[in-house]
Amino acid sequence: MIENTNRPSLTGLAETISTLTNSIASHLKESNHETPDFTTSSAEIPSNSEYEKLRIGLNSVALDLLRLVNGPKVGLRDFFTHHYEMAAWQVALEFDYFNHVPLEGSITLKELAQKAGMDEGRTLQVMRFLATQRVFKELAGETDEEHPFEHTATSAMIAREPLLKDVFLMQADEMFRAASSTSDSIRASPFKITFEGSPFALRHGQTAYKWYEEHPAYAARFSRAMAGVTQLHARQPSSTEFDWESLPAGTIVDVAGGSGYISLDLAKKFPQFDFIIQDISPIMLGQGKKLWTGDLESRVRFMEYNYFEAQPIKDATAFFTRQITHNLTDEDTVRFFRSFIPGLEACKPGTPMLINDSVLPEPGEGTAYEEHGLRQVDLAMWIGYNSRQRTAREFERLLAQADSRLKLVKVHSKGSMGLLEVQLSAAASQE
Ligand SMILES: C[S@@+](CC[C@H](N)C(=O)[O-])C[C@H]1O[C@@H](n2cnc3c(N)ncnc32)[C@H](O)[C@@H]1O
Repeated sequence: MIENTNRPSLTGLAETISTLTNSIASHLKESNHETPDFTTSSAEIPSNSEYEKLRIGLNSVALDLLRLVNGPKVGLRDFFTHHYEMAAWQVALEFDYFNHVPLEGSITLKELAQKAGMDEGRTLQVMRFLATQRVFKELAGETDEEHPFEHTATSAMIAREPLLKDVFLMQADEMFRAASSTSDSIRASPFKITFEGSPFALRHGQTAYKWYEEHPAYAARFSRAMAGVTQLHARQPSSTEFDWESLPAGTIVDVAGGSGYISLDLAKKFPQFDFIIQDISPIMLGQGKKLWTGDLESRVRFMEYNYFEAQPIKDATAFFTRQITHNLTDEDTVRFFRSFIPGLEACKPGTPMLINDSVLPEPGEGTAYEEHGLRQVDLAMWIGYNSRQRTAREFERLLAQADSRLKLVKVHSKGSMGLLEVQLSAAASQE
């Protein structure tokens, strides 16, 4: 049990760290899983709930121990250089260092700088900084100028999984720039929260969606980044946390599904379903057409649709929407939920509307480490869209505001990819 106290003892924390580390080592051994290391051939960490629980526990305690040992001055001095660190990452990703360094062997500084199309001095600054995070490793050179570098587990992962580069560069590029306008956006509108007034809109001169529409290369990267994010999660909750087999065969409508890559995963697992991918962006839908090929092509329809308008599909087996509400202000979330009503009214009673989005814990429900991770995304939603993440109770309130017949019938899971099941009840409640 991890105690949440303001006066933990250093040795108590160290003992918990030791116990949890031993449990992790036993878990790896019992499941025949190799112990991770920093080399390019390192095993990935296991993706199962037991390991996840131990990992989260260890992080909570180990971070607290370091906070106490470092003290606030050292801790904050370190923290307030993070934007410079992000700048180093921006360069490494933008200039493609991860793919220029070969997965086998090494590359000299000169070759790397040449391939990146920039000077050796700044390339070395970036590489040496990243090496302190165990991202790339500098080897002993034959001359003082050679500076050979090789991959580590982290840098090799980015080279091997191209979508991850898109995930990280989107953060280090347009979102990093947007984040620097946060206080300015409050000064511009201290009390009224609108999508148009987000830090992103202020920094880039347009709301995120308009900006992506006008910058197709960035829109394509955004779409790939959304697909890449799923590779960072140990679980694929949309397919495992809801009993899809319980639904009758038919059509799943993925509202604002982007390229429809989540539905694609479902389509491969559940041949009884066809899919309609709705999205306002022809670019996102266009990306999807490249993904749904072969046998899958006949099971999908791509539809341009604005989710503030009445849902046109009247014979769905289920409506599904993922990573949308956390992009919307409260007011727009209510409008979004209301748009489902004509669809739900026309479909068979009990047709589920599945909201696959972050569902925050109630205060004190999880560890500070877990909540920190969720709150990081909460801030990202603010910066990008002037939006926020919500608890199940907050979702319930907005559903009721949209239509008193919209009932949250089950919280299938909470956390970064929570899953809420909503149905339209037969009559408005008398409460
Ligand atoms: C964060 S992405 C989520 C995409 C996908 N559901 C996922 O989980 O990755 C938001 C999507 O909403 C789409 N979108 C934005 N405004 C919309 C609107 N008014 N109507 C329909 N789709 C919209 C965007 O084009 C984008 O594909």
